[in-house]
Amino acid sequence: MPATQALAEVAQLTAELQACRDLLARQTRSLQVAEQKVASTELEFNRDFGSFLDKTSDFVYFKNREGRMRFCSQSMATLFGYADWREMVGRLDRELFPPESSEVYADEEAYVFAQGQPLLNKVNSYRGANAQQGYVQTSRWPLFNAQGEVESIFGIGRDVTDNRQTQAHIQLAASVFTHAREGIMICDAQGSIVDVNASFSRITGYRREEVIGANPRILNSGRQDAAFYAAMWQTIVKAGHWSGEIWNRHKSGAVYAEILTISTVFDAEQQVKNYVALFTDITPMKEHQSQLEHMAHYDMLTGLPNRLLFADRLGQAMRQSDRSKHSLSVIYLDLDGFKAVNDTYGHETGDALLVTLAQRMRLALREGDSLARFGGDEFVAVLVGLEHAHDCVPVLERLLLAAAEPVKLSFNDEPVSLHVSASIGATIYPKDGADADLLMRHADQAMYLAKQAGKNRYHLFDVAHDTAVKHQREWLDQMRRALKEGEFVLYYQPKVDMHSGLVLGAEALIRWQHPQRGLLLPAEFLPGIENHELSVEVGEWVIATAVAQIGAWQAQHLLLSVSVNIGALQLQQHHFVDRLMAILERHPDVPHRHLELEILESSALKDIAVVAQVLHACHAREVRIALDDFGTGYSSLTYLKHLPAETLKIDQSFVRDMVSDPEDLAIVNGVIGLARAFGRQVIAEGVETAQQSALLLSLGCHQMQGFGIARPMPAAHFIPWMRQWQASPFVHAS
Ligand SMILES: Nc1nc2c(ncn2[C@@H]2O[C@H](COP(=O)(O)OP(=O)(O)OP(=O)(O)O)[C@@H](O)[C@H]2O)c(=O)[nH]1
Repeated sequence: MPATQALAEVAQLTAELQACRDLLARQTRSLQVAEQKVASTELEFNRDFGSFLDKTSDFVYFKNREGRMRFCSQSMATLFGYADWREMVGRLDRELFPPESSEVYADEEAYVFAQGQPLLNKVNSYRGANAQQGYVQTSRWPLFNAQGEVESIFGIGRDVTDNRQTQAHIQLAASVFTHAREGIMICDAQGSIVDVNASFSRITGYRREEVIGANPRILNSGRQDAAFYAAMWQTIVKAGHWSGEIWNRHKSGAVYAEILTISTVFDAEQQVKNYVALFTDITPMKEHQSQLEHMAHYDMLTGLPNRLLFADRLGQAMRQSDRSKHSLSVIYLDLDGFKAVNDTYGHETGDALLVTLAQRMRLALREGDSLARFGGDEFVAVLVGLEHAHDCVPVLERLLLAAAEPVKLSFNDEPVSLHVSASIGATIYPKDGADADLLMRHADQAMYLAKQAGKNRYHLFDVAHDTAVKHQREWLDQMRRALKEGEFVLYYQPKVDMHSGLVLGAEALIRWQHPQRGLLLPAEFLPGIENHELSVEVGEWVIATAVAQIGAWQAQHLLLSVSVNIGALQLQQHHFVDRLMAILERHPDVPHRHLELEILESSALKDIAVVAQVLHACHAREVRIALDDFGTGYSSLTYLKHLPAETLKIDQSFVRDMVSDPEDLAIVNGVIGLARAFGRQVIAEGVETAQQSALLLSLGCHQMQGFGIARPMPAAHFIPWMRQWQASPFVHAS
């Protein structure tokens, strides 16, 4: 080989060697660069991974085959109370977490190791180092070695406590929506239905699919007018909600009542998002309410209106009568002999009778009239539109017939024919200008009179009579008050012996010092209480006052006897003598004989046996008796013989006319003769003239009393009068 060729080859080899060297150098450099890159990448990775573990809020961890912690995020370490996650490295779950958690984690991780499969999105509860509870959602993956074996495990978990709570709330809301007994309807801002719950379907009859997208007006019953809905929407717009009662229509067409609340739901921009309607079917409540109302207004047995409803109807009828100028009649009806039906056939039969009669009586009325039951066997009715008061009479007669007609019922499976009748009282408005209550009471009073008059009849309330009775009642009240207030006074009219001029005593006569009407004489007020127990009280007051006066005069050395008038009713009182004695006992200084009881001859004759007994008892206690108005009562001589009266008082009617009327003179003469024959004293009352006095003296009657001698006077005037009389007796008073 030529040298040049060899040289050329060497040169080429050298060049190639150099090129190789360069390449090697370059490759070494790039390898170095690559190595440096790897080292710096690893460094970066370590730094970034460490930083990631420090920063991430997720729970990231790696565990080796034994389940020991290799790495984990700081967030996880913090949750379980480790200041640095590196403290956890190399430790098992059971050394790191509460037992209830570690067991679950171990189970789940065992699965990943065994299956070599990831386990995704498992949610477990946890209890942190500060005892805080929560939920974590974890996914775990297996990591394999070169031999394809699971070498370690990698997990990422996230705290889902907040999500869980939100979800729980959503579930709760959904469950409320589903299970609420109230119907719920959700509409969009345009008013179309977007959802309804099951109760909506139950109440309205519409399935969910039928109403989604529809307008709620499909439920309108037509019972509320457009104005109602307009007002409702106005409130919803203004206040954001509305609630009230409303009638809606069921799919079947039936109308039902509901309590409805509509609320507006706004979005974050305060725009209307939804309307939510919540409603309860209150139809059963309404039905119950109307049942209660029925019970409150109607009689259960007969179905007739009861007292409450009748009062209402009567009020209306009265107002109508005022407008129409027609009369109306209030009728009170009580069955006669009803108790006997109950007693004989039992309550049930009595009830059946009441029901039948109620129907019949209702038929006996005219249209517009009302019949009600007040309970028991009492019914009331109002008859309206009467032109004349007597227009009610045919109806009353029809009612009587309706009640009196026999009622055929069965009792113990046997047919029975029951027979009762009715007593009816009626009053006519406005002739009887009372209010509703009083009209009923007047009709009741009239019914009572119909009963008293023999039953099976009607009685019309007598307004005039009632007014008189009312006046008498008022009068009695006034007199009672007068007695209490001490408005009664006694005046004393002297009784004198016209022969000797001696003043024998006085008759006590009652006066009423009326606060408005002045001094009233007994004739003006006593008749109003005649036969009333108040007359007994007044009579006792008279006795007590007179006895006190005798005592007062006696204290002034004036021994006068005082007579008091005793009414028939007082005399018949069981305890008359006891009470008289009680009064006298209060004045032990007053001798009983200074008190004289003037008994009207007529009242002495009323119940002669009793009166005689009383008078004897008084006589036995030295109280003296005079028979007043003697000659007017046709007493038989036998009676006179048996009555222990010391004195006969000739009635002033005979005295007044005896001068001119021979018959009166004969009577006066007769009484004087009788007195003499029976050994009684005699006194003439009503002596007004000297002529009468002279005539009486000539007939042998010395004791006299009358205006001719002195008028009745207050007690305080008596002594001055006596002084004057004794100075010049027989000078007649005016
Ligand atoms: N069957 C029945 N009886 C009742 C009812 N309410 C009250 N009674 C009875 O009805 C009777 C009414 O009494 P009265 O009016 O005194 O009986 P009467 O026999 O008609 O007497 P007079 O009215 O004086 O004729 C009493 O026995 C009550 O117990 C009821 O709802 N059903």
